[in-house]
Amino acid sequence: MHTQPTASHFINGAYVEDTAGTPIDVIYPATGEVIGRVHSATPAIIDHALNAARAAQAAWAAMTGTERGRILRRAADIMRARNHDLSVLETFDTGKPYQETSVADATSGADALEYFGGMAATLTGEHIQLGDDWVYTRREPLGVCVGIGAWNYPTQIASWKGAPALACGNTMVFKPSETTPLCALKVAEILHEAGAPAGVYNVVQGLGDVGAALVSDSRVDKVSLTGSVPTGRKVYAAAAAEMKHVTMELGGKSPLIIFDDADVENAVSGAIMANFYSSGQVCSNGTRVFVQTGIKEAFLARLTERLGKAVIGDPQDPETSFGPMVSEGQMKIVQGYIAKGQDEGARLVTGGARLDRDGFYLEPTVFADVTDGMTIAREEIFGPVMAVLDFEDEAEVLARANDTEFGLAAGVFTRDLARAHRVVAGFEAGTCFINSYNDAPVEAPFGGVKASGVGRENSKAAIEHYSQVKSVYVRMGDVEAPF
Ligand SMILES: NC(=O)c1ccc[n+]([C@@H]2O[C@H](COP(=O)([O-])OP(=O)(O)OC[C@H]3O[C@@H](n4cnc5c(N)ncnc54)[C@H](O)[C@@H]3O)[C@@H](O)[C@H]2O)c1
Repeated sequence: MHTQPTASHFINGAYVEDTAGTPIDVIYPATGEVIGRVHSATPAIIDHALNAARAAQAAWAAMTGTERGRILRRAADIMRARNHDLSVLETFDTGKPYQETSVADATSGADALEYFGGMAATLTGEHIQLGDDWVYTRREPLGVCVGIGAWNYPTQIASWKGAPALACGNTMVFKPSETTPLCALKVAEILHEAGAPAGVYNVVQGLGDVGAALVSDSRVDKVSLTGSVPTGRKVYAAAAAEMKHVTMELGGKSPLIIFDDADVENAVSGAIMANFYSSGQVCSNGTRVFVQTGIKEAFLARLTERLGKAVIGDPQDPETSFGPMVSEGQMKIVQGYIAKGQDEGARLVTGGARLDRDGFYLEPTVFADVTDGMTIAREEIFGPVMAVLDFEDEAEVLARANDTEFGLAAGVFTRDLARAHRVVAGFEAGTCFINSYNDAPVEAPFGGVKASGVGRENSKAAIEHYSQVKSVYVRMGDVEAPF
C-alpha cells in the first residue's frame, strides 16, 4: 500500500516534515489497520505556511486571469489523468467505495479546477458613467485564505475551496481533517506540477488546535470551513473577532418529501442517494424522509428490497457499493443513534447492526414511524440511518420540514410540478432538489441557510466569497468645496 505520504505538509512548493508535531495515524476504515502517519503542524510549520502564502500572494494576483486559469485547467487535466490512483488513495483515506471515489472525488475536484480556471480570465470590474465623471470598480483578491476540511470528501473539499480562491488571485493554506490527511497533499502536488508558484497552495496537517491557530492569525484574510455546526460557531466567532471573511459549509438534517403521486422507483432511488451514498456521510443528506401515507407501504417495501442489493465489502473492489464508516469513533456515534431510535419507539425496518468483519461497517438502516420529536429526527447522525416520517398534507409537511435549526438541503418527489415548485419555494434550505437528490455540479451554487452555513461554494456565486470590490471615483473637472 503506497499510502504513507512523502512528508506531512506541503509548503512553498515542497514536502516538509517536522516530527516534533503530535503524530496522527492514518487508519484504513475497511480494516482498522494503520496505513500511514503524519505529524500535526508545529507553530514553526504554521508560521512557514502562512509566510509562504503571504509572500506568494502579490505576484500570483499580479498574473493575468488567463495565466492563473491556465494553471488551474492544467491541474484539472492532471487530476483527471490520475483519477484511478487518486481514487484508490481517497478510498484508503475515507473507506468510501472505489465505485464512488472514481466518479465523485478527483473528478469533482477537477471540475472545480476547470470551471474556476475558465472563469479566472472573465473576472472584471465595471464602469459607471456619472455625467463627465465616472466610477470604475476593481475586483480584487482577499489575500491569504485558510481552508479547513471535513473527512467525508477530502479531495473535493480541498479543490472546491482552492479553485475559486486561486482563480481570484488569493493564496491558500489548507488544513485537511485529521481523520483523512492524505488526499489534500495530492491536490497541492498537482497544482504545483501544473505551474502554481511556490506558496500559492499549501497544506498543513493537524487537529482543531491547528485550525484555530490558522483562523486567528492576523496574516489570514478569509476562512472557509467545511465541518459541523459546533465547529462552525467557534470558527465564525474567531474570524469575526478580526473581521475576516468566512464561508461556512456546515451540517444538516435535511428533509426529503415524497408525495403519493411520486414514481415509487425514482423516489426510492432518491431516498437511497439521500441517505446511503458514502455510507450516509454526506452533509446535504435528506435524512428526514417524509412519506405521504398513501405511498408509505409501497415505498418501504421497495426500499427494503433495493437495500438488499447493496454490495457491502472491500471498498477497493469496484463491485462494492457500500463501504465502512470513516472511523471507529464515527461508527460508535451512529450506533448510539440507532440505539436511541429503538429506545424512543421508532420501528426498525431494516439494518441496525454492525457487520461481523474487520473495519467499521454498519448495515444500511431504516426506521419508520418516526415522529418529529425523536432524537433521530432532530440531530445530524452522519451515518447510514434513514428516518421515515408519515404525513398527510402539503402545508403540514412543509411546516414540519422547516422546523429545524438546520437549512442545508431539501428535496421533493412528486409528478405535480406546480406543487414541486411551490414546496421548494417554501423550503428554508440553500440547496434544493426536485425529483432528484444530492446532485452537486460545479455550475450550481452549494450551501446552506440558518445554522447550516454562510456563503456558497461552486458556481459564479463562489467568486463573491473569494474577492472584494474596490470602487474608484474619477473626477474629470474641478473639485467644489464649501470653503
Ligand atoms: N455543508 C458542507 O458542505 C459539508 C460538507 C461535508 C461535511 N459537512 C459537515 O461536517 C461534519 C463532519 O465533519 P467533521 O466531523 O470533520 O467536522 P468537525 O467540525 O469535527 O471538523 C471539521 C474541521 O474543523 C477542524 N476544527 C475543529 N475544531 C476547530 C477549531 N476550533 N478551529 C478551527 N478548526 C477546527 C477539524 O480539525 C476539521 O478539519 C458534519 O456536520 C457534516 O455535515 C458539511
